[in-house]
Amino acid sequence: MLLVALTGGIASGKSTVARRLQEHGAVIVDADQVARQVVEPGEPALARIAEEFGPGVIAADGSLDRAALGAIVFNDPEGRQKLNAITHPAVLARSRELFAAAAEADPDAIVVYDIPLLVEAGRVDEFDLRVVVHAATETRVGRMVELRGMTREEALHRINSQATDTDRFAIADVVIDADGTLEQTLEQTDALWENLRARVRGSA
Ligand SMILES: CC(C)(COP(=O)(O)OP(=O)(O)OC[C@H]1O[C@@H](n2cnc3c(N)ncnc32)[C@H](O)[C@@H]1O)[C@@H](O)C(=O)NCCC(=O)NCCS
Ligand SMILES: Nc1ncnc2c1ncn2[C@@H]1O[C@H](COP(=O)(O)OP(=O)(O)OP(=O)(O)O)[C@@H](O)[C@H]1O
Repeated sequence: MLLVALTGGIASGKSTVARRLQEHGAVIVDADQVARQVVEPGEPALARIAEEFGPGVIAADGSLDRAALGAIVFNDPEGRQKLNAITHPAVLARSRELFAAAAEADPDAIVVYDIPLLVEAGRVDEFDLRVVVHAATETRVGRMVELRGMTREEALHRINSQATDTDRFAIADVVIDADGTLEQTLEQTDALWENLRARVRGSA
């Protein structure tokens, strides 16, 4: 198995790159999806979140009220740190199970871990390759406002809740520039796929 971390700030274009790699044959593990699974009703992380943030973050049906929790943590670094301390170990443990399952199903699998918070979660050494998807702050704000219905202020709060571009460049083996056209992003992604295939062949 080749284990590749794919990171980048919010709305940089990670999932667009991941989808293209999946079309080529990569197995995708999506940390945002895993993060949703580990806070489902009955999961220990949800009980700890309720303890830490109070009943206001739990909806009437017992599920996590994501908007309520988001309104707290994207405006409060201390609250965010507390949330990360609860969710990150659970996300990590579940993700490792998914990596192991992919390796068992196909020892030559190219597994791409789509993880926005790679730098923040401090797990950079675990991967064979680290790919950073980069787009300028203004581009990302524009995408969040136009495509996701956020206000400019909400978008900037999310961006400022994350590692900086400098932090991400410092751990990058490969950078994809996703500030241009979609086609340009996909061309770079296709070249990345050839690079990954060559690495798998090289180690065979
Ligand atoms: C705060 C929550 C409830 C907000 O939910 P919401 O549905 O609005 O957003 P969603 O989960 O779809 O995340 C969207 C994007 O927000 C950013 N983001 C999410 N959590 C965080 C965080 N703790 N710190 C900084 N950015 C974050 C990421 O770029 C992510 O792709 C939710 O994001 C959450 O539970 N976060 C903690 C788990 C986590 O760290 N997830 C990130 C993947 S490891
Ligand atoms: N050059 C480009 N490269 C990538 N995406 C682009 C580009 N131009 C426009 N887009 C659009 O920007 C959006 C990027 O969203 P995407 O879900 O890929 O980002 P993300 O980094 O995974 O976000 P999140 O951290 O919220 O999961 C998509 O709607 C995509 O179509």
